[in-house]
Amino acid sequence: MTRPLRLAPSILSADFAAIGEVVRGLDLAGADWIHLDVMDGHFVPNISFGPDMVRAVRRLTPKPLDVHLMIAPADPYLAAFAEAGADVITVHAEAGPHLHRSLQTIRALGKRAGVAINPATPESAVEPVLDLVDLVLVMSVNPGFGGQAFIPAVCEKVRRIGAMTAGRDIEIEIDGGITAETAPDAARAGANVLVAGSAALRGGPERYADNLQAIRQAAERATGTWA
Ligand SMILES: O=C(CO)[C@@H](O)[C@H](O)COP(=O)(O)O
Repeated sequence: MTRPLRLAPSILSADFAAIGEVVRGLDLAGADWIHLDVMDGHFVPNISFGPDMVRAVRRLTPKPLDVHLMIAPADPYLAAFAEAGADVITVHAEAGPHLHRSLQTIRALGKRAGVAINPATPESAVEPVLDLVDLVLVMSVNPGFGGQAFIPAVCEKVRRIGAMTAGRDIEIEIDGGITAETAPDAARAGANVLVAGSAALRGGPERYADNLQAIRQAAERATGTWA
């Protein structure tokens, strides 16, 4: 199944005092989705924001909101993120305690469900829940912070997930350290949703379109889809 290339810039490294300018700028610059990294200071060693930020961003763009929950447990908050306007809600396989139930709940809330795995987690962790997911998110850095270096070894895992999900309508997202230099390997491995934080926001709103275009073109050239 051919999956469209999607760029999902993360607002994690944005100036939150200027979130309107950032989100509208990313929208105009050609973002396919807006990626929101929710961190709890427990599952990951950093705290970012919660459903109120999702609600604020929802008012700023009609683009799909891709909400990545790095929180444990996630279940008590799924309804709040759905109500705030998330379109895709992704939970970590490592966050527990009941991954299957979390994914069922996201679908029951009428949202697209994603499962994420950390760099050290094997793809076998997602295999039992493939019937319940619309997206598998492969972390290419250890979660918690923007601006880290891409871990190339995860590309082999992306390839294996591509084989595991062949014929299914499941997007493969890669997140962490994505730049115009690393996007080619990620796309060649089979990731079709590229999350970029610092490389997308670098230089401010006047640079967003160039930043996104550089990542998109690098990925498209690598997969032979660039016209
Ligand atoms: O989930 C995370 C980090 O935990 C990511 O979404 C990063 O925030 C992406 O930022 P860059 O690595 O592209 O700077």
